[in-house]
Order: sequence, then structure tokens, then C-alpha cells
Amino acid sequence: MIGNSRLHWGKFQADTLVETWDTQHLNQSPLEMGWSWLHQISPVPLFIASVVPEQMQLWQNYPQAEIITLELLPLGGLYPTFGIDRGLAVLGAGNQLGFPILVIDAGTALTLTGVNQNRQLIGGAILPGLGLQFSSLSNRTATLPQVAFPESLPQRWGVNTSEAIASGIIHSMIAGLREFITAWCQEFPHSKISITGGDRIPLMTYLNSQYPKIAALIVDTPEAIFWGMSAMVRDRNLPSLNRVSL
Ligand SMILES: Nc1ncnc2c1ncn2[C@@H]1O[C@H](COP(=O)(O)OP(=O)(O)OP(=O)(O)O)[C@@H](O)[C@H]1O
Ligand SMILES: CC(C)(CO)[C@@H](O)C(=O)NCCC(=O)O
Ligand SMILES: [K+]
Repeated sequence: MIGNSRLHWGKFQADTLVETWDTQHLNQSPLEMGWSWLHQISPVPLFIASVVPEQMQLWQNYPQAEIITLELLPLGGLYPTFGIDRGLAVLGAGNQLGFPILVIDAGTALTLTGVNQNRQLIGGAILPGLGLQFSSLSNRTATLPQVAFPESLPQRWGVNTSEAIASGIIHSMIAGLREFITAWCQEFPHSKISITGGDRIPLMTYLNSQYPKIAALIVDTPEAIFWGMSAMVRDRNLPSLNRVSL
């Protein structure tokens, strides 16, 4: 999975996900980097989904790379610019936990994505992720410093700049999530809710402290996107999968 901050890898043996890891974005194509050995030694199928077109371009000539596109997802009601990472995560988490489902992806951008029992997209929301909120404040103001994520929920009323920044971002983030989750549960009372993405652990720590009942509804699904890939690959008709062509 090519995300906005980095690449997320999953290794499958048959249908089983055996290992996951993350690497930086590439600045050359894998062939230029001498990665043809990877294919020669082990010509395993490589499935790629991307929300970063330039990064996808680099894989254009990689043998056996197959692109996962929106049309291949067994979900209804998707709009043309819908993010493939959101689709895979909601498919994977739904397959594992059941539909309806609401997925929170705490990545560079934080997304909420809700799908009903008929696997139709109800809709969602996109906002700057935790890391991006912190970095944009420090990058776009003269004096605000870069603040690291606090280990525990910051006090609401900060008494220095770092505390005030952490409070503002984190308390409004979790209050907002609570609102979205509550609204979703009113419409889909028996829905599963899951969380994935690089910032899910600090986010769950904060939610647990402030809103334990809400936090208790949320299942940790760090591998949701890979479950989605495997569900899609398992169900796919081979000929319908697009070979890489950009
Ligand atoms: N080693 C790491 N490198 C980069 N980000 C990390 C790392 N560990 C945790 N993170 C956190 O992960 C967040 C990014 O999440 P993730 O990696 O899921 O995003 P992404 O690559 O943009 O994926 P997506 O585009 O699918 O959201 C950052 O805000 C950062 O705080
Ligand atoms: C929102 C992100 C950046 C989250 O990774 C990605 O899913 C994306 O680029 N989506 C396209 C816009 C949309 O999903 O409506
Ligand atoms: K973008």
C-alpha cells in the first residue's frame, strides 16, 4: 500500500498475512534500484494500491505488479475520487468483523469511512491527521514549536505553549471522533467500529482516558488494508485484474 507518508508492505503465504512492515517512499523505480532480483529470485505476485500517483508511476515496469483499482472492490456507492486505502480498509475490516462497519484510519490524513450491511458506502470524512495538525501549526506560524505527541491525554487547559497546542489538537480530535461515532451508532446501532493507521495507538490512548465507553466500541485492526487486499485478491477473477498500465 502506497500511503502519503510511506509504503506499507504485507507478505502473504497463500491467503495468510504473515508479516507487515513499513518503508520510506522510493525516489527511483524499483528496477533502477536493482530490485529486479526480488522478482527473479521470487517471482511472487505483487499487488499495489496507491493514494500517491507519482509513487505508483515508479512501479510501472515492475514485472508481476498488479494494481488494485476502485472498480475491483466489491463495495457499492463509491465515487470516482474515493481513496483506495479507505476502500481496502473498510472492506478488510468489514470482512473480518462484519458489516455495517465504520473504519477510522489515523494516517497522515485521518479518515472515517462507513459502509452499511449491503456493502454500500454511506460516506465519511477526511481531516488532517494528528501528526499533520501538529506540524502544520509549527510550520505555518512564526513562534509555535513542533510538539511531540504526549504519551497520555494532556490536560484540557494548557499552561504553556506545548501543552496548549497538545490540548487543542487532541481534545478537539477526540471530541470530534466521539461525535462522529455517536452519530454513526444512532444510524447503525449494531455496527462494528475499527481503527487502523500509524497514529491509532496514541489516539486510542487519548480516547480511552476521556471517553472510555466510546473507546471500548473500537476494535484495533492495524492490518485492515491487507485483509482488504487479500479479500479482493481471493475473490477476484484473474483476467479482470488490470495489468500495470498508467
Ligand atoms: N516510523 C514512522 N514513520 C512515519 N510515521 C509514523 C511512524 N510511526 C508512526 N507514525 C505515524 O503514522 C502517521 C502516518 O500514518 P500512516 O503511516 O498510516 O500514514 P500514511 O503512510 O500516510 O498512510 P495513509 O496515506 O494510508 O494514511 C504519522 O502521523 C506518524 O505520526
Ligand atoms: C484521504 C486520503 C489521503 C487518506 O489516505 C486518501 O484516502 C485519498 O487520497 N482519498 C481521496 C479522496 C477521498 O477519499 O474522497
Ligand atoms: K494529497
